[in-house]
Amino acid sequence: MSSATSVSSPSTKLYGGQAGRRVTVRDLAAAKERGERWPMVTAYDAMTAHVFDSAGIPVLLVGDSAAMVVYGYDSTLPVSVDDLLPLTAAVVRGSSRALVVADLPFGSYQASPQQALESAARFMKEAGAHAVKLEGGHRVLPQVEALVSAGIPVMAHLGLTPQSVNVFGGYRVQGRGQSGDELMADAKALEHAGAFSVVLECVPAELAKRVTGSLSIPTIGIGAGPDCDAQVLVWQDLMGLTERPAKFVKKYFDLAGEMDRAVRAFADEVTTGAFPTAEHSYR
Ligand SMILES: Nc1nc(=O)c2c([nH]1)NC[C@@H]1CN(c3ccc(C(=O)N[C@@H](CCC(=O)O)C(=O)O)cc3)CN21
Ligand SMILES: CC(C)C(=O)C(=O)O
Ligand SMILES: [Mg+2]
Repeated sequence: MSSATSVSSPSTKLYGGQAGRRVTVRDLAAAKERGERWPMVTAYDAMTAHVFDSAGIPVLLVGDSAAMVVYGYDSTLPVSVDDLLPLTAAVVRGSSRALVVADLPFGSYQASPQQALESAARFMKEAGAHAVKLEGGHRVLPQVEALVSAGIPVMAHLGLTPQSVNVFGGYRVQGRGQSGDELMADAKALEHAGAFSVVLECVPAELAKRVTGSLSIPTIGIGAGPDCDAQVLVWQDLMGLTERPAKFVKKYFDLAGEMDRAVRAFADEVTTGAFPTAEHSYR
């Protein structure tokens, strides 16, 4: 696409520039080499995936946050591979340019490298995902190595790993003080094991900056300050659908307010008889 036809797209090679092909993990590595930042958003269905894909978002994450924003649970722990597979398949069908990453849910990879391989293979074969993501550091290195050996790109996730909320005792900032050194060691070990990127969630900005400068793979921040290579947000948070978003969320739209206004207008027109008119009827 020429710059004349993509007026609203920033001039980066990751944004819709590669006519007709998906973004790959190699493109993301090259972006870091060029010092180019990129956005990632979550998606859980085909129509929102299509909007974000058309806008040039290079990576879509089918997060296990679906447990909370799609299924209504109060943590990410209850969802299974079977719950997330159809959402992942829908996001792949709704997109054509983005790399689609499937979040491996709680209990689908911790037991063994073999379990991780079986779960990841289902997301790739049954839903068409291009990569998987899992939470944790040294404890999941054997899983990361097994997946990478099998040809599956792995996105790692450190800091506030929500599947461990019961160990943390709530959704709290991680990596302050001494534990920052452990996080740095985990990040380096994940890179060495072959992860292609690492999400840093709710960690001090200074630590995220140090990790980003120490790794050759891209860091993707969420509540991790401005110096990561990429940033991710849950789409319902950035669009203003979430009721009590975390401090790291910037609200770019009032979707809850706009939907409230629209559905009330529809309800009023139905009760008054103003809708439908001949324009929306068949003769
Ligand atoms: N809608 C949504 N957005 C998310 O970003 C998200 C989910 N759901 N579900 C899975 C996890 C849970 N996440 C969360 C949830 C809450 C906080 C939160 O409220 N944090 C406190 C920080 C407290 C402290 O200072 O330690 C905050 O006030 O922001 C953070 C991450 C991130 N993930
Ligand atoms: C917030 C991102 C990183 C995530 O893991 C999810 O949406 O599940
Ligand atoms: Mg997740």
